[in-house]
Amino acid sequence: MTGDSRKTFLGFDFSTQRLKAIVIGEDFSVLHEADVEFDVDLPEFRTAGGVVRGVERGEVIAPPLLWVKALDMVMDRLVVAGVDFSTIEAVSGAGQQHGSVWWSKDAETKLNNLSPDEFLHTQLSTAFVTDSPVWMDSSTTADCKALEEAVGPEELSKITGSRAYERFTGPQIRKMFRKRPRVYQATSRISLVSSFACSLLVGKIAPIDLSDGSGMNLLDIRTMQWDDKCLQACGDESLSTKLGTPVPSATVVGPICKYFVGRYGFKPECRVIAFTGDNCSALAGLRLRSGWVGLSLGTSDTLLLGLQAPAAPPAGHVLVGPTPDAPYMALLCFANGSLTRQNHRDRLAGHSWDAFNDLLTATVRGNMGYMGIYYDTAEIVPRAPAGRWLLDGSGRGAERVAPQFEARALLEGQALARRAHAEDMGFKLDKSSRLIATGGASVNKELLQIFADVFDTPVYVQDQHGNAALLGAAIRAAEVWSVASGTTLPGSELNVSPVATPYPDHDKIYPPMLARYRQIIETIPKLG
Ligand SMILES: Nc1ncnc2c1ncn2[C@@H]1O[C@H](COP(=O)(O)OP(=O)(O)O)[C@@H](O)[C@H]1O
Ligand SMILES: O=C(CO)[C@@H](O)[C@H](O)COP(=O)(O)O
Repeated sequence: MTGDSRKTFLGFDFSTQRLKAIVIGEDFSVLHEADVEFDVDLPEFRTAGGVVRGVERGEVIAPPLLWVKALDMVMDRLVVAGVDFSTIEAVSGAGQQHGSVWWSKDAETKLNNLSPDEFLHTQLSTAFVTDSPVWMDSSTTADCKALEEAVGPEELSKITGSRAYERFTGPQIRKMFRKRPRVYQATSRISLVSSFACSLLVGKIAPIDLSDGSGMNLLDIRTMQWDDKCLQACGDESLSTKLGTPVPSATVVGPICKYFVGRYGFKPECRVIAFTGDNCSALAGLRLRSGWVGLSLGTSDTLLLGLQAPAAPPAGHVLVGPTPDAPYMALLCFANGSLTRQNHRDRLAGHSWDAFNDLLTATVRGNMGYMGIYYDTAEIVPRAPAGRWLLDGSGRGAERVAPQFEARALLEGQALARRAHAEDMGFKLDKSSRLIATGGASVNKELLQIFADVFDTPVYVQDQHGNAALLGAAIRAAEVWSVASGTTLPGSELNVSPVATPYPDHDKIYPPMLARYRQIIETIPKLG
């Protein structure tokens, strides 16, 4: 169908467990979708939940070739779905935040010369110097301490929008510099997962965008430049060259590279827009209004809020925003989200969410006093090692508890944690507030009901798509292309619908449990 006058836009989401792709029309309607689940579709990389646990305690990595191979695979699935790539005007994408990709010295040449006749992964098999540390990695506590000592904890938060966090790219780079200097020296450029993915599309090393770049503990979120003190604390004088110059998220990085033109039939002038972090992209896709809070239920559970000005939070993060209407954003991330729920679903109810939800409905709200904290992986907020704590109504450790009480203890405990730490970070919730849920677990109404009750706030989901990071990637492609090309697109309103409202008695049940959560959390071991 070459010569077709339709204009379409392609978005990708390189998230933790899978690569997703979506094609939308000028009115933002969804035309095609495809995805690749890393554990299932690419078993040769031996990932579990999209990642590999390293030998060192807390180390979590992913092989970048997994993501490269997944891109070829998802493109082939789009072909099968009937996508006409010649109608695509622009492409953008999202990536799991903080993860770093370490390019070899000849990577840029390889990217510049990708042949459409061979798979990407065969041509890029030697383009990476090491596996990629990802956001679940908690092995850099010593580097976080050193960075805070060098810059000052409050000053670091003022400059970069965050105190030092284990998964942030700056401390991860510092660890590489310190422990594997040969890898550091052999690296020509360091990308984030988002800018690495963008590089594959443009056939050159793409710049880091300012929004995802704020998740590194290296960027001054006011001047929008790398901060020299932070760079010095994490690497040597070559670090700023390795990182390149960061760009606004609404940047056209270049035309799509010859590989995609020759292999899939893209037009050579199809533009590639800077990729950004998945949560930044979700914020762009959710179009949060004043008082609305985004609740991303992907592998991690993440709370998101648009801000008009920067801030220096004592906990959580402030990032440069992904779109002009959200110049800054607040983010609070909990590592134990969907994968932890899924592990315990498997243990308590087999492999079915329906069976797990039957357990939830077999118990009452408040769970007869049973409360649980389940960290299958080291938690980010609060910073704590993996562990599990289940208490009965009198505060005693409970063992051999019926599965239905455990199921509710897990979910109520998670929702209480989200609320307590959101309050601590200054997220204001009042009668006009709404939680807008997105991501894999946002299809689960029983789970969203618990969030509605614990937050005393109705929960909505977006009508257009259940994955705002993915939709946001395609919409950003469309909107940036529209400005760059001077073409007006019809676009469309993005609507949300209510799925759960708090029960009238929620305020008798959950405020006392919130106070109990705060007491329990003081007693558990912390990292560092
Ligand atoms: N019905 C459901 N109830 C709860 N969680 C679900 C349900 N369906 C899928 N999920 C969860 O969604 C997660 C994947 O969400 P997704 O947003 O795709 O993650 P990511 O973007 O981090 O790869 C899975 O870990 C799965 O446990
Ligand atoms: O570390 C963070 C945010 O700071 C995570 O939210 C990652 O960005 C992974 O996202 P998901 O795959 O869970 O959506």
